[in-house]
Amino acid sequence: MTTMLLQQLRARATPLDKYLFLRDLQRDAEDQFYQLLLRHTEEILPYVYTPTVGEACQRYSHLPISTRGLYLRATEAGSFLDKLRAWPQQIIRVVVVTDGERILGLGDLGAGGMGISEGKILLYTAAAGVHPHLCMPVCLDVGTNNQQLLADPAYKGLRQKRLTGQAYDDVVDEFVRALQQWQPYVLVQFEDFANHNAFRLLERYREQLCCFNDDIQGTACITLAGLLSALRATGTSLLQQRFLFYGAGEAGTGIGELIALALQERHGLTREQGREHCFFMDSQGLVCASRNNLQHHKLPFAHDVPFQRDLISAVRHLRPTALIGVSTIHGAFSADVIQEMAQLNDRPIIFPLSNPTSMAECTFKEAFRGTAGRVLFASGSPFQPITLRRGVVHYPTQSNNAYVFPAIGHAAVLTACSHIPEEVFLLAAEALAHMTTLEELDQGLLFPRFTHVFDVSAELVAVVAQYMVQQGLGKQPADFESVLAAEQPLRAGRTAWEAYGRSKMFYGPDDSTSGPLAKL
Ligand SMILES: O=C([O-])CC(=O)C(=O)O
Ligand SMILES: [Mg+2]
Repeated sequence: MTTMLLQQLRARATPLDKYLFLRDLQRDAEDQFYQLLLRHTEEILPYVYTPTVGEACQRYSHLPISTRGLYLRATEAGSFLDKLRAWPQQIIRVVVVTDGERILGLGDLGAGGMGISEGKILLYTAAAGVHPHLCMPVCLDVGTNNQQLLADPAYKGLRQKRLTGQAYDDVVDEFVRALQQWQPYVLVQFEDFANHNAFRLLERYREQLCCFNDDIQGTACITLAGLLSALRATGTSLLQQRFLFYGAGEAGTGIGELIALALQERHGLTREQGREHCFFMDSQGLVCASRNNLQHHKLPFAHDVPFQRDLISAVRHLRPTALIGVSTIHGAFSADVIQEMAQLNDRPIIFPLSNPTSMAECTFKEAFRGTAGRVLFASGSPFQPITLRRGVVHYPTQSNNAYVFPAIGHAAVLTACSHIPEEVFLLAAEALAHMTTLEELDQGLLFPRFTHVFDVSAELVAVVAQYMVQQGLGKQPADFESVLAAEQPLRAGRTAWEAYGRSKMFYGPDDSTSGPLAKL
């Protein structure tokens, strides 16, 4: 059956056609959809997730689809609890929520942001085996500042400017309180909020709610994992690195903070000394002590170094070992920047992380050619491998938070943990970095292939769940042994589909579902 479906999928002309085909399948034959997704994750993911999901969000109101998630609209404030209670499933363990203001690198897509919640939530099942009926995509519709959408007669969201200030905070707060009242235990993943809200909301809720921000913490985790993996290839330590970030938003400073934590916890530096290994450029130039009016989240990284206006002078002056792109500026890593990195380093680390593909700071080919194949490369969106004349294949690494957030979320759910401390992201990054085989590193891969994500997740779930229990943050699940048993050597030969069936035993009787998926 899956072979036939795969053929039908491949016959669809464009990525968006494939996206629509898969959505229809999910609606009409849910179990077949998940079977396909779990058996062919690597092939299917780019159509249900990044990069195609970006286009889907942009055109959301024009697509022939009905939403799979729950909209909570600012005009319905006061009735969020009723709306949640009316949801068809009454046990929910994972919520992905966005307000649509910064969808990937595409900006404010208003109510179209629902597409990102719907896409991300699939990963909990595809990558970590959480039952789909326990997962809920949510979009807070607080208006949009996107003029094109406001002027579009087909736009399905609220036709008003975005709420700001207290009115905005009240909507988010009502959502969080209503959710907590409705569900005794739930994990909340904040996704694609704009910088000005993302940091604030994380600060407000991180200790009172089991939650994380995927763009700050998930991206930091996967990037640190990629860096630690790259250091296995260079044979150098974190202490010897200088990181230059192009872009100083939530992804960039999130990564910087996690690197600083790693240097503190593992190398004995203070947090401040750790941050001194990280330099940031924003739209005005190098973030440094002489700059005025820096945003709050950039201040810890405003070091006492001379200001540099552009990237190439910053590279020449700071001599980074790693260049990390989080700017959503296509082509920002120009040929001269890449060449400079190649001159400075035997194995330059170049990570153009911006999503979707059209926003990447450089392509894999550009980085590979510009460094004569010496680059250690990872990007947020997928690129094609390069085959050299001798038939040797070099693979680009996709450093997408999808490797880690489903497992961390799953561990949080399993242990019903009270909140998710920063150390969890460090632990998960270290564990993932060590799962890459030497053979994979040789081929350019900094992580195991995405085909193995289910095995990767099983190990990460075990590592994180164990930590939660040891720290007294969560309770030991009744069948904890089976969770730990999942921490087996990689590639034990079981398919993700079999593992998915197995993973259902992670849940107690309360969470067993009926309907077509129960038999899986
Ligand atoms: O969705 C992705 O592929 C990664 C991500 O969180 C973002 O770019 O905002
Ligand atoms: Mg995101």
